[in-house]
Amino acid sequence: MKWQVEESEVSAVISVQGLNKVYDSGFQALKGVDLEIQSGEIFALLGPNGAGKTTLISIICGIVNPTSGTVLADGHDIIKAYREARSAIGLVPQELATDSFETVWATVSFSRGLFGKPRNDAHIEKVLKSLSLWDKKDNKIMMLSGGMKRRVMIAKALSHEPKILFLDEPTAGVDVELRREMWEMVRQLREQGVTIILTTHYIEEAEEMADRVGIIRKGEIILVDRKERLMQQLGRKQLTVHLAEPMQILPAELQGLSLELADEGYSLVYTYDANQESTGIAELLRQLNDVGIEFKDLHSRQSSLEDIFVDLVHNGQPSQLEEVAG
Ligand SMILES: Nc1ncnc2c1ncn2[C@@H]1O[C@H](COP(=O)(O)OP(=O)(O)OP(=O)(O)O)[C@@H](O)[C@H]1O
Repeated sequence: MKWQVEESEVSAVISVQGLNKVYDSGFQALKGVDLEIQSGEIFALLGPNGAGKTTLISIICGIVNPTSGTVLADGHDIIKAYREARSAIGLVPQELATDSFETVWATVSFSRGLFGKPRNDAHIEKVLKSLSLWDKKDNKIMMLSGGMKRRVMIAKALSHEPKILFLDEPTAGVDVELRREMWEMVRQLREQGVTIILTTHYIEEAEEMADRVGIIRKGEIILVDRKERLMQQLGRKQLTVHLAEPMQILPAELQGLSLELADEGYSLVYTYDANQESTGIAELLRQLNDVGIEFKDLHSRQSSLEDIFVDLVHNGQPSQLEEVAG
């Protein structure tokens, strides 16, 4: 039905299909990537170094040519309708341009002009204020702190009122305080209706911010899912049993269980699948009792996105993952 087609067109603000990239060196950096980014979401693209994150972003933003495949940004083909597609996108690249003698105001206004947009001082003022740069508007960029330079890069990317903002490693090498500040800024942008795609290898960043997570490995998207669902479906739980007396080795009776000694023998860590009907905890506690092991406390924790990511990237096979993600 037609209205359904239109609805999906409206909700996918970026649509990538069958995207391949072979660099001149012959290296294939992207292998048949399919990806849809929904309007208004924060999407985190996670992957180890060299996985193809920057290549993917650069193609969508028109900086690198694809070898084959199609990309629509805000409904515009990035090659056939380059200008329209590009003007829907703001890009904050990995590298900071730090050597500018220009003022903050001049740099950000100039960026807007590059997209052929008419001058709009009120918009530039709004952007600078929302990024807490207003009182620095007459300062030269080279005189600003690293954190402020990063904000200037974001202001430049927002100068032409894009619907979509790409942040390539937005918090690489920044301190914890500044990272939190950046996250807050990104959330505010989303509230203003901007769709945000960020690449990161800080899992914490994706865990904190993303609505959906895509995992890329060796040029292939191996998984895309809602963050909560991913954590729920692929997550395992760990139960830590704090022992009354330390233990040197596991008694023979307990060796068949997925148990590990930790904390210099003061803790037993039991790993289980939270989705299984039977977790095995009751059985574990019964066995501890039978063997005469006393414990002081029990404590359980859900595996983090980091545990899941490490598992997927280093051990996971796409076929298994599809099954799990099903
Ligand atoms: N111009 C190029 N010519 C040849 N190979 C390239 C070129 N640019 C990137 N590559 C290779 O393509 C692969 C993907 O690189 P890309 O920069 O997209 O990865 P990434 O996931 O962004 O990595 P990082 O997290 O380190 O930024 C890497 O193996 C890289 O060496």
